[in-house]
Amino acid sequence: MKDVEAYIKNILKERKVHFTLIDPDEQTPEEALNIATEAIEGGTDGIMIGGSTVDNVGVDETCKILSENIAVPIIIFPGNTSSVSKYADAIFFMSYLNSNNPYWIIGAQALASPAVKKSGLEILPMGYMVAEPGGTVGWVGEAKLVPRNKPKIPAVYAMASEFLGMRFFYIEAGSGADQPIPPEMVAYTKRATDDMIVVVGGGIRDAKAAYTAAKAGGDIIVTGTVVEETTDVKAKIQELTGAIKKASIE
Ligand SMILES: CC(C)=CCC/C(C)=C/CC/C(C)=C/CC/C(C)=C/COP(=O)(O)OP(=O)(O)O
Ligand SMILES: O=P(O)(O)OC[C@@H](O)CO
Ligand SMILES: [Mg+2]
Repeated sequence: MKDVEAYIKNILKERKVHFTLIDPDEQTPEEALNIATEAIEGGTDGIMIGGSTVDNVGVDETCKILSENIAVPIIIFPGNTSSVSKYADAIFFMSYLNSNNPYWIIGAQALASPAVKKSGLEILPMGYMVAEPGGTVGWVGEAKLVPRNKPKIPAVYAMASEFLGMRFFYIEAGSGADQPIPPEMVAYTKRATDDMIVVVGGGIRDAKAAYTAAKAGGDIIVTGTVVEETTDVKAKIQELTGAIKKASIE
């Protein structure tokens, strides 16, 4: 799909967005296609491909089979420089703002840039911030995790990101987190920025959590682990997208 950013903004005129994250480490490309197909039937708006310990062959093969079979955007959620595939539509080109290691803030991005350019992927420039508990991505990214009771910290980083020209800001609790991002944190971030598309993910498993994140001001709600844990992907995604739609219209 061309112009994924316009696709997202167009949906946001009416309602909040749901993306399904597929971790290529967890299943074969064929299984990933089955999950994506059911998630789309359940109302998801796009498929994110990525993982914190991911291998590039898995990313590429998964993006390829999806690109041949699905109509919603495929967006790379990169775990490192190797997570680039010409078969995806776009990449969250993200800077890990609260990492203690400059590699994750700007080093990986610089090293990946030639391959990203060659791939032709649409760039979605993003500030990425990880709050407690943080999970694997907190550990891998050497993060100074945002305390859960300090909602103003991501808000000011989001403001700075907007001033630097980023158009997306992801507040992450860590994949599989036992608690999602607190709603106050989402609300402060949304209110602190003008046009930033606020993405919320990590530990969102049910309608209540999805509703809370959207209602608090999240523009894109991401769920990943929950599709790995359920046998009925379509029903689970319907539960989540239904809650997000409800939060959007109220
Ligand atoms: C822009 C480019 C090419 C690279 C940027 C690279 C950066 C900054 C990466 C951030 C650090 C990182 C490891 C992010 C991974 C985020 C992610 C895909 C999380 C979900 O991963 P899972 O694999 O589901 O987590 P678990 O392993 O805990 O299940
Ligand atoms: O796997 P879950 O907990 O849904 O988290 C999704 C995403 O925020 C991880 O980067
Ligand atoms: Mg995972």
